[in-house]
Amino acid sequence: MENNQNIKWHKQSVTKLDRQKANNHKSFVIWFTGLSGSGKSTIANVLEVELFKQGVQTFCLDGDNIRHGLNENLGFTDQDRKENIRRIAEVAKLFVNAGVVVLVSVISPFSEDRNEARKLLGNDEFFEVYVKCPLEVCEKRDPKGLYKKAKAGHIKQFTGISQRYEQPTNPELTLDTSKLSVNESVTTLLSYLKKHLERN
Ligand SMILES: Nc1ncnc2c1ncn2[C@@H]1O[C@H](COP(=O)(O)OS(=O)(=O)O)[C@@H](OP(=O)(O)O)[C@H]1O
Ligand SMILES: Nc1ncnc2c1ncn2[C@@H]1O[C@H](COP(=O)(O)OP(=O)(O)O)[C@@H](O)[C@H]1O
Repeated sequence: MENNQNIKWHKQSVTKLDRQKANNHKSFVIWFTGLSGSGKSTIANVLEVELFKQGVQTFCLDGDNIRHGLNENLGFTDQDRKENIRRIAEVAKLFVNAGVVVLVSVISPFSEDRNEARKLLGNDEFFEVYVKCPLEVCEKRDPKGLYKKAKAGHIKQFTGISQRYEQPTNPELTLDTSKLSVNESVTTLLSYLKKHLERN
C-alpha cells in the first residue's frame, strides 16, 4: 500500500524483555477456542483470578466484550469473523509486548484464522486451548438463550447450528468441559502454564 511506504517503525527503548523482567514472568497469549457455551469465558475468568493472586500481570480479551467496542462494526460472516480474529490477535500482541499474559476467549471457528494468529505471535507466545464440549451439552447449557433463538431461525450463521466450527487439530491443551469441572480445567491450565511463566 502506498501509505505504508511513508510509515517508519520507531524502535522503542523499553523492550518486551525489560517489561518481562520487571514483572518477573514471561508474557504470552492463551487462546481459548470453542463453541458458544463451551466454557471459554468462565474458565478464562477463574484462571485470571488465580494468576492475579499469584501477582501475574493479566488481561482478558473476550469476543463478546470486544464486539461492544473495537469490533462493533463486525458481524458473523466468514469475512467479519476473520477480521475480528485478526484485530484481536494484533491487540493481544500489543499486550504481550507490554509484558502481559493475555487470555483471549473467542469462538474463532476457522483453523486458518487461528493459524494466522499463531503465526503473528509465534509458537513460544501462543498457546491454543481447545475448550471442547459436545454441541448437545452447549445447547442444554445455553447460558444466553442464543441456541434457542438460532434454532428458531432468529440468529443467522450461528456457530454449530448454521455455520461450521473447525476443531483444532493440534492444540497445546484440550479441556473437555463435559467431563472436567471449572476448577479441574483451571488446575490443568495452571500446571501447564507454570513452566511457561518462568523467565530463563
Ligand atoms: N451468529 C453467531 N454465532 C456465534 N456467536 C454469536 C452469534 N451471534 C451472536 N453471538 C455471540 O457473540 C459471541 C461470539 O463472538 P466471537 O467474537 O467470539 O466470535 S468469532 O470468534 O468471531 O466467531 C458469542 O459469545 P460466546 O457465547 O461467549 O462464545 C455469542 O454470545
Ligand atoms: N465444566 C464446566 N466448565 C465450564 N463451564 C461450565 C461447566 N459446567 C457448566 N458450565 C456453565 O456453562 C456456561 C458456559 O458459558 P461461557 O463461559 O459464557 O461459555 P463461552 O464463553 O464458551 O460461550 C456457564 O454458564 C458455566 O457456568
